[in-house]
Amino acid sequence: MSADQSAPAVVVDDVTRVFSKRGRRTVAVDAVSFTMRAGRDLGIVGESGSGKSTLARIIMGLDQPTSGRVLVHGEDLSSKPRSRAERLRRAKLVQMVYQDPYGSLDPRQTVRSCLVEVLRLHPPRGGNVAARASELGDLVGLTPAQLDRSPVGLSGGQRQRVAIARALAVEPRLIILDEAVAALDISIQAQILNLLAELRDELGTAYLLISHDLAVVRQLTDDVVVLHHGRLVEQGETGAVLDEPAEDYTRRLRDSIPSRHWREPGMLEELTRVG
Ligand SMILES: Nc1ncnc2c1ncn2[C@@H]1O[C@H](COP(=O)(O)OP(=O)(O)OP(=O)(O)O)[C@@H](O)[C@H]1O
Repeated sequence: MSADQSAPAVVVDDVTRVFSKRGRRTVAVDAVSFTMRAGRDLGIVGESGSGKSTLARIIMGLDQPTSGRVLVHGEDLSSKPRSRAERLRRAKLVQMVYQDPYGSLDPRQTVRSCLVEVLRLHPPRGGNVAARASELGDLVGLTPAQLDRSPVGLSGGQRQRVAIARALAVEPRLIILDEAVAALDISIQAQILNLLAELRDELGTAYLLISHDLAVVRQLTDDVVVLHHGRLVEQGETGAVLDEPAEDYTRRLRDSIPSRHWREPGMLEELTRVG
């Protein structure tokens, strides 16, 4: 089945994920349903253990729901891809950027060769892999010298730029950002958030942002889904949900934002300048 251009970006339909370990049963995601509309960025928020990462892994096709199903651009990714071609095609639907890209970056490889490897699997338009690798570096603000280093020689923020460039190399329709800026200093967080917003405007890639930080979610998303103990407790437009939460849980979550000052207009720009 090919991706349906008019389908919503993501449909999560009555998804439950139960983990059973040594007689202990955890319902990580509990009958969750929502739709991420095409052309809108979505945040999934909730405190630690609310099921955000489990849901992200299910949407990515890295984990299977116990019941229910997920469609990404009209495709069910829960079954194993049957061929290399299918795996490559699915990669173009959705990519993921994690909190700490360290584990997923090979320290024996330069950043450039990592990008070239991805581009060989997903040839860019025009076919010039080397030129596109340089272009991607440029796009995410890495210098040519940084591209020729191992990720070990880069800072946390620079490594996150590499992870973003690698995801973009595939030209996916959707990027899942799982706490992608959480480990970074606040000024570097601001730079990466600004970069993500710029790239979205330039390339049209949609983001599904997993975060416990509502200020980050406010910055980057149009709509939000609030999870509590694996259940969906509230959803709607991000601004409306955060300004006028219908649920006490969302209000408590909002009021515990550590970086409250980010809400003030101009604060991000100021942080970026300082950083
Ligand atoms: N592989 C697993 N085996 C057993 N339990 C798991 C597994 N993965 C997650 N869980 C449990 O499922 C629940 C939801 O975890 P999940 O990581 O999805 O939450 P989260 O909202 O992403 O949390 P955090 O913000 O801390 O990453 C937790 O109680 C967690 O302990």
